[in-house]
Amino acid sequence: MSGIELRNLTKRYGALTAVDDLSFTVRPGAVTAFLGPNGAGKTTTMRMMIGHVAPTSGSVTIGGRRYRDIPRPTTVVGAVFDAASFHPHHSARDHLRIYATMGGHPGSRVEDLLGLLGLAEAGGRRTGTFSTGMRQRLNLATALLGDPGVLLLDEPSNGLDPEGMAWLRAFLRDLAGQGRTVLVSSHVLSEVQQVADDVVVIRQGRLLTAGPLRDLAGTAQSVRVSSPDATRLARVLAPTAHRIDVDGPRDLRVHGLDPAQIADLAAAHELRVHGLTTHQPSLEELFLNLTGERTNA
Ligand SMILES: Nc1ncnc2c1ncn2[C@@H]1O[C@H](COP(=O)(O)OP(=O)(O)OP(=O)(O)O)[C@@H](O)[C@H]1O
Repeated sequence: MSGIELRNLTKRYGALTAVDDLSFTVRPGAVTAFLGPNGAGKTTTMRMMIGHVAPTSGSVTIGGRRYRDIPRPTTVVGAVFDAASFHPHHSARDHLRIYATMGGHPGSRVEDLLGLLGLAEAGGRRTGTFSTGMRQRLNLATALLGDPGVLLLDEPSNGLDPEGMAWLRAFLRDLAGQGRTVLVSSHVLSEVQQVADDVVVIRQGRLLTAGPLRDLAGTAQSVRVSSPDATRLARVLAPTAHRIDVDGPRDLRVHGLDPAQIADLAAAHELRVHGLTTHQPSLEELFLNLTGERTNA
């Protein structure tokens, strides 16, 4: 199965840099959450993956090939974007048949996918009468017509109720379990944290972090230190800590050292410590901090 590779991918619209020198890979057999606040550049990046938007510079390849060099692209990549529209007078079945013909996919896929996506009964109904959840399922069915190994979903949970979200998560897990590459964008971590193996976080078009979700959680730990000698202690800890935030005249937050290291350094310099507490932020806090949506967690 194919992965996705971005190398120094950049997109400028006049003075605005929507995607700024992005490099990361998305691996097969996993669900990767593509995260960032509104306007971070997620949609633009995903549209570059499927040739809808031309990069200003850099490249993005799928299984080592640019989208335009893939002979029958719908057999390799399926994409679901929010704005997908259906002809309101066509039935779901008509819609899928048209797309199957255009992509050169066997007609039998249509019934298979209607069944797989829970649309068998609604297959004959006009799409104009569909709920948001049904439209999302039909979008997914369309993307899967060519049985692609790579699936891109842009904010697929928009408009889904909790039941629809749970169904979608299970469906995505299944696709990744079959070895497919699944990239799903969202501006809310909590929507995808239950399903994601890996995360890629961007802001203002730039990469903030990429890697396994559990690593992201692990690196975020900090220790709150309460000390009447806080200022001097901060000086002592500074050379070995990753970062020290001053929370108050007697309170520090230390990143990159564990409580024992802090206590030992304090003792070695005869500085008093009245409290040491490990703080493990929730993933949501972490994400909001990373993306700059909130600064005091
Ligand atoms: N065709 C375009 N012309 C000019 N600017 C654009 C165009 N497309 C996107 N942009 C700008 O590029 C930036 C990134 O937009 P993009 O839609 O990729 O972000 P996003 O992360 O998908 O956001 P959202 O979650 O709101 O969809 C935004 O500032 C947007 O206004």
